[in-house]
This record gives sequence, C-alpha cells and structure tokens, in this order.
Amino acid sequence: MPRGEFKVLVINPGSTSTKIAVYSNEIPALVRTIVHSEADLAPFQGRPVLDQIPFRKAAIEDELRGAGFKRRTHLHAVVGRGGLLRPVPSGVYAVTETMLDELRLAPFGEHASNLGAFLAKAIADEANVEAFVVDPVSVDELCDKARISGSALVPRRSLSHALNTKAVARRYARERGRPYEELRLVIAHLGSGVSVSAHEGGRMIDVNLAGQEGPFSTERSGGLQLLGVVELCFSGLYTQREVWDAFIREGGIYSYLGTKDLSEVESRIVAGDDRAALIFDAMAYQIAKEIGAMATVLEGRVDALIITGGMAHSRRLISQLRIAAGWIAPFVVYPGEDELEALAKGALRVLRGEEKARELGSEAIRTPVHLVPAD
Ligand SMILES: Nc1ncnc2c1ncn2[C@@H]1O[C@H](COP(=O)(O)OP(=O)(O)O)[C@@H](O)[C@H]1O
Ligand SMILES: CCCC(=O)OP(=O)(O)O
Repeated sequence: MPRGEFKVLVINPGSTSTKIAVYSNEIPALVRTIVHSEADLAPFQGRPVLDQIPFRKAAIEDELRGAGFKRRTHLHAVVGRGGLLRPVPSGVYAVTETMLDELRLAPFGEHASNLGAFLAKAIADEANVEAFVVDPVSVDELCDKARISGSALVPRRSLSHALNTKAVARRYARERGRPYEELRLVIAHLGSGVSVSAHEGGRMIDVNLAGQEGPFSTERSGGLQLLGVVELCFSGLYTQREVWDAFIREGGIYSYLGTKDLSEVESRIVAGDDRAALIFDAMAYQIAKEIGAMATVLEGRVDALIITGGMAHSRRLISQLRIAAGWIAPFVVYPGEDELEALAKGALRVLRGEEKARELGSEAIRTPVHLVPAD
C-alpha cells in the first residue's frame, strides 16, 4: 500500500457557493468557502449550469493563488462532488469521458453538483493527476417499495445529499462506537435543498427527492399539489425553463420573500415581519412532517434523528424541529456539512490502495428522465 503524504484538492460546488479545501492526508491545510452572490450568478440565470465552469474555475484558482498555493507541483489528486448521474451504488468514481458526456447531456437533470466532475478534471489534467467524485447525488439504495411513485409513468428516483448524509451517519456511528450498518437513523440534510432520509442496514432505504418532493427550502418548492402544477405548465404563460427555475431556483422561501438567505429571514422576523415568520415556520413545519414520514419508514424504531446542513445553524429552525420531532429519537445536530472531508477521505482511500475507484459503464443509460429542459 503506498505510504507517505498525499495532497488532495477538494471541490464542492453548491447552488450558492463553491467550497474548496486542500487536504494533506486527513489534515485540511486550507479550507475556503467562495460565496457566489445573487449578483455573481445573475448572468447564469436561465442558462445550463455547465456554463458556470469557467467562472467557478477562475474563482477557485484566484482563491488558491491568494492562499499562496501552487497546485501543479503539490497535488496527488483532485476530487469533486458528484452530480446527477445515473443511479449508482455508494463509492468513489473516476472522472471519465463517459461520466462527463452523461453530465453534458444531463438526462437526469441539472444541479450545481454537475460542475464537480468538470472542475476536478480540468484542474487535475493541468496538474497531471487523477480526478474523482465520491457518493454522487444519484446514489440509489432505495428499498423496492420506495421506488413505487404512484404513477407507472413517473419513476421515483433517489437524488439527495448522499455525500454529507453518509458522512454524518458514519460520524454518528463512530462517536457512539457502533457500526453504521447496525443503526436505524433518520437524517435531515437542510441545505439549499432539503433531503430527509431513512437508514437501515447501512443503506439509505428512502429519501425525498431534494427540492421536488417533501419540504420546501430557501430556493426550492418541494412537493406541490399536482393539478396546480399541470395547469401552470399548460397555461402558455411560461417556457419549460421558466417553470423549472420557478420551482427549483426561485421556489420556496425565495418565492415568498425574495431572498434565499435564511439569516436575513431571521433578521426580518426579529424586526417584526410577521409574513417572514409565517413562511419560516411553514418550512420548519414541512421539514418536521417529512422527518415523521421517515420515522414511519423505520416503524418508529429510530436510534437517532440527525439534523445537518447549512440551515442547521439556525437556532429558530432547530428549536422548532426539536419541539415537533424531538420526541421521535435522540436529537443530534451537526450544523454545516462534512462534505469536504468526506470527499478527501474517498480520494485518500483510492490513493492508498484501500479502495478501487469505480467507473461508470459506457452502456446506454437505463432510465433517462428529462427533469430539466435540454435547451
Ligand atoms: N448561520 C446560518 N444561519 C441560518 N441559516 C444559514 C446559516 N448558514 C447557512 N445558512 C443557510 O443554509 C443554506 C445553505 O446551506 P448549505 O448546506 O451551505 O447548502 P448548499 O451547499 O446546498 O448551498 C442557505 O439557505 C443559508 O441561508
Ligand atoms: C439534488 C440533490 C442535492 C441538492 O439539492 O444539493 P444542494 O442543496 O447542495 O443544492
């Protein structure tokens, strides 16, 4: 097994930020969050997410340069967050042309995480090292019953914050000295999108499709009443892209209050804005309902309810979730996410020969679902 120091550049593109880190083995030597303001992202509004590659790559390079980091001479691998690929088992994947082609076609939809493989590959090629992604959002461990959507025309898919969700599940197991595989967990990741999942036997056996099912978030509508959506789609007033933007990028809190910043919503509430309070509390209410649903998936036998993601920093949100759902199981809060570390550890396992990187097969994609207009 190769020994010594491995340096890994980690890139995690989110909807509103690009988080980067340089790991020296398990030690983060540099960690940065490059925040992309609404003004930064405005030129990309209504355009395919891959148009952001040059902008995000330049932002990463500026940040690395500013920190005095010379990437070409130091790196052993670059790892990015994995995007909306075909349904795949949990694991580390080499960034291959097949993967990039799949992300270019985006048959499973668009999301900021689709940028991860491109950004990792572009920088890895310049440094002459390998590029990987780990536990992409399309990790699929659904139990058979969870695959049945209610209409034979619409398959039910697993798209979630798999990377952080799996990382916090393992962290909780480590902290309790028990194997993840033996725990029954409900994990609510509260980021730009919300995914609430049920875990049994080391598998994520059910999860709401973040932003399209279940609770609304700061920018996503979550589940909506079906016929209202059908009427809107066929009204002739909106293009497919506009409808998609309205629900995925400008839905949720943004559609009611015109901001995606939860701290700003909290400030408005403190200043006496009753409407802001109603919308905030409705989001908490919907998240708690989804947690309740996932507790029933585990038949009420839940070892822990874990709350994580950026919105888990909000005291108001945590306090409301504790009241509404804290009776289900021990209530654990891991604010923010461990995605950078989870990505770095995945790449390190491959560099050390502890795990073999998987590759997407080049066979035809099994179930293309056009979740986003092809443009
Ligand atoms: N300290 C905080 N208090 C309240 N909300 C926060 C805080 N920090 C981040 N958030 C909210 O968390 C969300 C982003 O979470 P994050 O996990 O970073 O998501 P993503 O990476 O998908 O953009 C945003 O809605 C943001 O407003
Ligand atoms: C598509 C599922 C993952 C997701 O919604 O991630 P963000 O909250 O980072 O946008």
